Amino acid sequence: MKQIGIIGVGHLGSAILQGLIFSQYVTPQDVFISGGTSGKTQQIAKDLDCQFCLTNRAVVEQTDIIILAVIPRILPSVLEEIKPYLSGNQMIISTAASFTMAQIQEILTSHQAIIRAIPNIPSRVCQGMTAISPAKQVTNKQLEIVKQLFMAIGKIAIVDESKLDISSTIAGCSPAYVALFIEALADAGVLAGLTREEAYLMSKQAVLGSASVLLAQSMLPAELKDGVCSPGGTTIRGIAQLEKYGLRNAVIEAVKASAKIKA
Ligand SMILES: NC(=O)C1=CN([C@@H]2O[C@H](COP(=O)(O)OP(=O)(O)OC[C@H]3O[C@@H](n4cnc5c(N)ncnc54)[C@H](O)[C@@H]3O)[C@@H](O)[C@H]2O)C=CC1
Ligand SMILES: O=C(O)[C@@H]1CCC=N1
Repeated sequence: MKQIGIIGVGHLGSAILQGLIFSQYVTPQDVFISGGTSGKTQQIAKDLDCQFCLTNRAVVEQTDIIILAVIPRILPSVLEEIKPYLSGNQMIISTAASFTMAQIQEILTSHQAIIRAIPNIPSRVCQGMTAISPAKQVTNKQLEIVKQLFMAIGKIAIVDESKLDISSTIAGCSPAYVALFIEALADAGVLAGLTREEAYLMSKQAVLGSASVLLAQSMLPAELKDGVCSPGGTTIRGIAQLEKYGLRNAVIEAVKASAKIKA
């Protein structure tokens, strides 16, 4: 069993931590976490029975796989800080969006085993989606270990780094887009008289069920949409309004903005 370190236990770091423990991929005592000046990290370690480290150095000195889950602005200083304590066979996994492999390598210079992996928040309940892009120097054995780790908390896709920004938008940012949709759906239900509780149960379960049936039956979204739209029925009237108000284009523009696509 490998020792896993997580540096930065905020929204994403804590989701990865909980997912790894929930999936039983690791025993809590094999996970070492640090959180800068955040007072919450010690409490998280206590709640989940994993190892709290006062410093990032202490995480590096006790682990084989180090997951960096700090925001991109902080990442350079964290990389500089841990660099002197890294040994050659430790794996560094950066979850930072928009912080390139070249930028990481420029700081870590000779360190070889670097992987960029962009997971998402549903990793917390082992329903994550992680896009993974390894440095060229990463061995097949190391990549396999990283794949197994993220497969424990959801699905994975190995992509070229050139596709990582768009992958991190489609899977990493989209839970926020989906949450907005669920909230809007529930608002409409409340407007029509449902209680907030009823409206959230219905909208959350409908979104979960829709994605589940698409995945389980390899169904195209259009097939599901067509199947729901009874001839002359209620759904097609709603679809016409979604098209009128530009849902599809709004989503495309949102993705372009998140992924900084200029097209
Ligand atoms: N939030 C998300 O859904 C996703 C986030 N990411 C990436 O994950 C990274 C973290 O994002 P969030 O979790 O949203 O941010 P966050 O702000 O919730 O968490 C960052 C954590 O790092 C801690 N921290 C700050 N300075 C530190 C230091 N010097 N040493 C150790 N820990 C320190 C903070 O106390 C905080 O708990 C980012 O690079 C982001 O691009 C990637 C995919 C999805
Ligand atoms: O908002 C962000 O920058 C991060 C990266 C992907 C999801 N959240």
